[in-house]
Amino acid sequence: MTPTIEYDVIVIGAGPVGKNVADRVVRGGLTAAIVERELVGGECSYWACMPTKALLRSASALRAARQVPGAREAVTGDLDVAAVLGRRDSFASQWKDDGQVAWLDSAGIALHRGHGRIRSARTVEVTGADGVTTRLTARHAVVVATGSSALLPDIPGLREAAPWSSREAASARAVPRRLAVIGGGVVATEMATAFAALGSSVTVLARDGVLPSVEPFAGELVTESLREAGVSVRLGTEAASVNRDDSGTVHIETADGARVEADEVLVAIGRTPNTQDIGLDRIGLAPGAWLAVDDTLRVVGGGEWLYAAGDVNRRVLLTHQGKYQARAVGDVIVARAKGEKVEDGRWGRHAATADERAVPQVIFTDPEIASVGLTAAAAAAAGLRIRVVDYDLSAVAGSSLHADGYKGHARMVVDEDRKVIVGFTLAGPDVAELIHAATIAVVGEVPLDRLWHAVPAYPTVSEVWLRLLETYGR
Ligand SMILES: Cc1cc2nc3c(=O)[nH]c(=O)nc-3n(C[C@H](O)[C@H](O)[C@H](O)COP(=O)(O)OP(=O)(O)OC[C@H]3O[C@@H](n4cnc5c(N)ncnc54)[C@H](O)[C@@H]3O)c2cc1C
Ligand SMILES: NC(=O)c1ccc[n+]([C@@H]2O[C@H](COP(=O)([O-])OP(=O)(O)OC[C@H]3O[C@@H](n4cnc5c(N)ncnc54)[C@H](O)[C@@H]3O)[C@@H](O)[C@H]2O)c1
Repeated sequence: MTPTIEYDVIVIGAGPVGKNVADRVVRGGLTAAIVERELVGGECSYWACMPTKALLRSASALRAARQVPGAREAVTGDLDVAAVLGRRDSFASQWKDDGQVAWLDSAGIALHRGHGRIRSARTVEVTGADGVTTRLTARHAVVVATGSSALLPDIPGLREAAPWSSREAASARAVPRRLAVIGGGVVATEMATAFAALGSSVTVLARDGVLPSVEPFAGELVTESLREAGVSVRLGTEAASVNRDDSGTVHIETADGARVEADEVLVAIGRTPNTQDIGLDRIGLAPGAWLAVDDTLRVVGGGEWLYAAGDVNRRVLLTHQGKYQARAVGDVIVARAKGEKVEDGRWGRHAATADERAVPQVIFTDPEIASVGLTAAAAAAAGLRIRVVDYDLSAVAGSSLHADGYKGHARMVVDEDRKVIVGFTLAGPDVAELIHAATIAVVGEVPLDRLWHAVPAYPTVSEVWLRLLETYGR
């Protein structure tokens, strides 16, 4: 007979989102268990955000130094690849989760290692590496936070060619001489930027263009800079077949008949939810599907005890936004358990309202792309009456001081009916740290009239705010 352990809340998946859900419910006075089949910390800590940003950062620092006379002369060598990989290893905690396990412990969250599957309402079975099964029951809620995995397209020969996914790219032990990248999205452009800087000869097959989901000028600037860095960017091209020969060389034939040779091929065409084998069939939901949720993150058609947060619900596939959902879902579970008022109205404490139209993202390419809210195209498609205001970022005093030859662009999308900003995009060196001001303006729905009183300091890159307002007119 399998023993049963009872908790108030069971969370499946100890990625950034699951950990934050568990923390929130424990802080709210409930008990929580978290189930993890791999490493506590999830994709973000070991194979996504942290290691990829560590791979990119050294080259970015070097580029910055080379753009400023005086500092440029002090740069006497190239990137130290071994040191970059070593720093990446430390940011991935050497792929060990002791630190994060200790944190769970200090937060009072029980960890059950193994594969979690929902068995019936409020019941989760955990199968450990030794095959032993533990049964957990939840008094109040089960939260699915199992994340997502790389999607592999059905291209003849691709699977047999042992392609890299983002995992292998993020944790690479060596830099391939030639790297082919299938895809033109965020992973593809960040990894093309990183590996080109580390010395690979990179070819990008961007079927749908480069960064098609951000403002077009951003994709164009990234394409231009990748090409300047020696990357072959092939727009509108897709791989038709792939073959790895006995010597290890990968041969890709594209749909338009061209051939690409590489030592590794990275597939970066999006994600698939980790819901194939989590027992959804036992509760009448489709295995392998993204979990649709309401604004309090409760699974549609899943019973009042089932929630899903983070990548797995497909609302926004970003760590910070998943953690935002985690705070909302953790708090709403506590509120419902204690019979307290649920604040699920727009911008309420228990609703993940920002997911709709106020999501910030930084893409760590060269130049960096930092955005929040809607692009001009998305705002127009949503039926908003908009005005688009553009400004050349290099024309701001702070930019020219920041780096010689600073190249960049800024766009503000204004909802003309409400006179508030609904979208903001910056492309340029080191713009990552500038985006939060725009996020506050979008979330706060700050009227343009009031923004005139938010004076950017001189001489900073932030002066672009003033220039955009002047261009808009008072
Ligand atoms: C290459 C790359 C770079 C990225 N860079 C950034 C970035 O810079 N900034 C950013 O905001 N986002 C970034 N992202 C996105 C970010 O990684 C995800 O949005 C984030 O990891 C989602 O967190 P999560 O907790 O929902 O899922 P995950 O991090 O995927 O965690 C899910 C956890 O659940 C576990 N699990 C799954 N199924 C089970 C089961 N049945 N039983 C037990 N455990 C299970 C998994 O082992 C995993 O630990 C990047 C993604 C990629 C691929
Ligand atoms: N800095 C960051 O915030 C960061 C970094 C990396 C990843 N991420 C997140 O991780 C997620 C996954 O990233 P991703 O780059 O895999 O996905 P993505 O959705 O950003 O890009 C995938 C690209 O592949 C293209 N594509 C789709 N199917 C294809 C096919 N069969 N052949 C060729 N191209 C195809 C799409 O048009 C799209 O441009 C994203 O949602 C992203 O937000 C974030």
